[in-house]
Amino acid sequence: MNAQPAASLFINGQPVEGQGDALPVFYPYTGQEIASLREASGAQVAEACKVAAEAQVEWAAMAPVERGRVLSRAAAIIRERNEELSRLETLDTGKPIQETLVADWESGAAALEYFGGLAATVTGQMIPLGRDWAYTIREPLGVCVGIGAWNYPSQIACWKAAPALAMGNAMVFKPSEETPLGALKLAEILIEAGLPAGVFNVVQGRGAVGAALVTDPHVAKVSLTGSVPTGQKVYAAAAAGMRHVTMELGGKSPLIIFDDANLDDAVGAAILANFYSSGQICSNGTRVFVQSGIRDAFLEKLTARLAAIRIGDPLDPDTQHGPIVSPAQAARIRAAITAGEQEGARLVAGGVGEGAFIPPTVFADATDQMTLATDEIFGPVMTTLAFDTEEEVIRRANATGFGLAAGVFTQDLTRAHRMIARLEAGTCWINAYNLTPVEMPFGGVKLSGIGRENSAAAIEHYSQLKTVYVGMGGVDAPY
Ligand SMILES: NC(=O)C1=CN([C@@H]2O[C@H](COP(=O)(O)OP(=O)(O)OC[C@H]3O[C@@H](n4cnc5c(N)ncnc54)[C@H](O)[C@@H]3O)[C@@H](O)[C@H]2O)C=CC1
Repeated sequence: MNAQPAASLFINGQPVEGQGDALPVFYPYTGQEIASLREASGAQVAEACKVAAEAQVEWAAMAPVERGRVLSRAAAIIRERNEELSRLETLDTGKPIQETLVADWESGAAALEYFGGLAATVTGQMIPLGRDWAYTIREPLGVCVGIGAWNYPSQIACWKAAPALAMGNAMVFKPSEETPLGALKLAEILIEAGLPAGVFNVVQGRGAVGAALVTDPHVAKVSLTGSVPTGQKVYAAAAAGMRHVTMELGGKSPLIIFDDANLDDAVGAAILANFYSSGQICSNGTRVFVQSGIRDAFLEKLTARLAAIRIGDPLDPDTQHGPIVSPAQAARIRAAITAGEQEGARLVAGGVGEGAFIPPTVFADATDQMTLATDEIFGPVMTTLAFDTEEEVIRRANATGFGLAAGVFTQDLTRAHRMIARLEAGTCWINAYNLTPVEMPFGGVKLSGIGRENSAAAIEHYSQLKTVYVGMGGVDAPY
């Protein structure tokens, strides 16, 4: 298997070889090296930001409808090539092809399509002031840096590029060092769709390359998808230059299931909330609060459904559960499972697995204080917690520093809305979980982040207002 790209980086409309350290890419299923990349050197990071700053001027001067057309064309190209792109995504991430065909590039195409359409609708305000008046112009920020996590590499690249480019910004994107391939394809596709050279650039590298991007003098904004500790470092570094930030960080989200819920739907949602993409999803509902009366029935239905899951070769269209992205991440997840057992939680399904695979794992009889219930694991590990009353479960659900997402399952819709109003989470679902259509704002509160991706809300995070006061008469100076 070979997924070697033309070159490691993409700068000024061209593939460019990196001049930094070696960056091998491994197929998580076999451990085989499928591409040998190189990181960007410091000089290449600076070059990418400079090129972006120059290209941004021309791009911002284009009519928004023309910019939108480029993004729409890119969306169409992605959809035409979805099969080939999804295969590459599976090689890069190890996620089952049945997932990547529908959830990765397709979601990226939806973002390009959505923001392509929105570009021309963004207008300012006219503010009457009597004789005088004022108006506002929504202007691009300039050069935006995007830094991605490894779980949805191509989707993350598109979710950041689409609103940034729609508003007339340029972008330098650094994918995760674990999954560097998809962003290079996006760069090629955007050029093919008519994007001027230099408006979207890709540099590769580990954390130090990301850190160099954040403080480059050309950079006006940083959008990061990653863990809370990285977010804290990036936010602090961005603050020195008063740069804008969007932070899409981790979570330990509650999924609350009341005893009047449709149990089959609730079990299905708990599965989607914990095991899709082998559990490597930031918004996962990993603390599943189940009302005491239905706890046994819930666990029985859940374990029966998990017993039927097909685990294996991610390129096999029948496979439903693939490997973990890297041996290091698998080791971290295994340590969390072992700690859970040592702390006294009851393992009712799964376990540490073997090699690259960790099966869907479920713990019962856990307490809120166990690390299983406090720490983000970012793997296929569900912790179920029993509760009795609404008041109690709200308090326990909110007793975390995270605030990315939350879900409520109940047939009592008054209760559902009452609960949601009090849950400290940026993205909530009622009788659903983990659905993130582009039309809907997505993001977290508390430690889980700042700003929102997707929807019209993202426009504000990739632009700034200029206010213009227009004097229509004489100037009355006091002396
Ligand atoms: N809220 C959201 O939308 C999502 C959040 N995540 C979160 O991402 C995490 C998993 O992804 P990882 O790749 O392990 O996260 P990570 O925080 O280790 O790395 C994220 C990115 O930041 C870069 N980076 C690391 N140190 C840096 C520094 N000092 N300056 C600039 N860039 C730096 C990395 O190279 C990588 O590209 C989880 O916590 C997960 O919850 C993942 C997907 C979506």
